[in-house]
Amino acid sequence: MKLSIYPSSAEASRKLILYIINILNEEPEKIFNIALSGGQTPALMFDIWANEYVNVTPWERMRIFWVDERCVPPSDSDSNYGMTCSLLLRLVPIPYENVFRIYGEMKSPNKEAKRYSELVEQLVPPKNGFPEFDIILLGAGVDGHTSSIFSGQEEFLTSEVAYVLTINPINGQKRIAMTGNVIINARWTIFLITGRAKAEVVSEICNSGDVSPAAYVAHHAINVELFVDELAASNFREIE
Ligand SMILES: O=C1O[C@H](COP(=O)(O)O)[C@@H](O)[C@H](O)[C@H]1O
Repeated sequence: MKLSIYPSSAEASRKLILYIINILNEEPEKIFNIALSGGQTPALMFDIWANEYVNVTPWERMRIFWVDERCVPPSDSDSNYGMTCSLLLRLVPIPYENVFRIYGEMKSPNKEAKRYSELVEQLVPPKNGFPEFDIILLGAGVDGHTSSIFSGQEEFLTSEVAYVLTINPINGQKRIAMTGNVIINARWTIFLITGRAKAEVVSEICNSGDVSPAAYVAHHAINVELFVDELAASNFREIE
């Protein structure tokens, strides 16, 4: 596990964008399968990407998937797709056919989890028995959840299917979530974690065992990197 600490969330975002662009440039013929997370943390990164790096990103070689989605329509402020679309995708020249969203508004989220699992299995080549994304961008909640796998839902970390229906235990919201075996199988599994509220989560990831889904993923992923800002790293530094 590699940890990189930056002075601010904007700097962590910029370094991560450049890191991803560099990965893409290393294989100039390749189409990259990239899964994005939602929530608040990547919003700044998406905004910066659309405004500062639009002309240096090979958009046509990116196929965009989602790590997780809340079961709401895209117009809802909770929609991970809606947020990504308004801050990034509608502002950059990514081909429409390269964007594969999870339909959070479907009446049967179970069926949608199955449909999306099958779609991903068709489009993303397998390795080790699971789809192998090139890049998976993750966040972590203050409670240590990642994707939409919360503490108490550890069975989804080792599920055999790519996506499952989960429930946010705090508010009962249904979610569709990429499962642990797929997350840890990516060529690059990258966490972006910023803000003081996440200091304990970062400390747990770096200094404890598999005490949360985020910690489990960070400890078991084939190739994992953490991009964090100084606030999120504050507890970790104290321990050092
Ligand atoms: O609910 C979610 O939470 C995590 C973390 O989100 P944040 O708002 O604390 O940054 C996120 O990674 C996930 O995609 C999202 O659905």
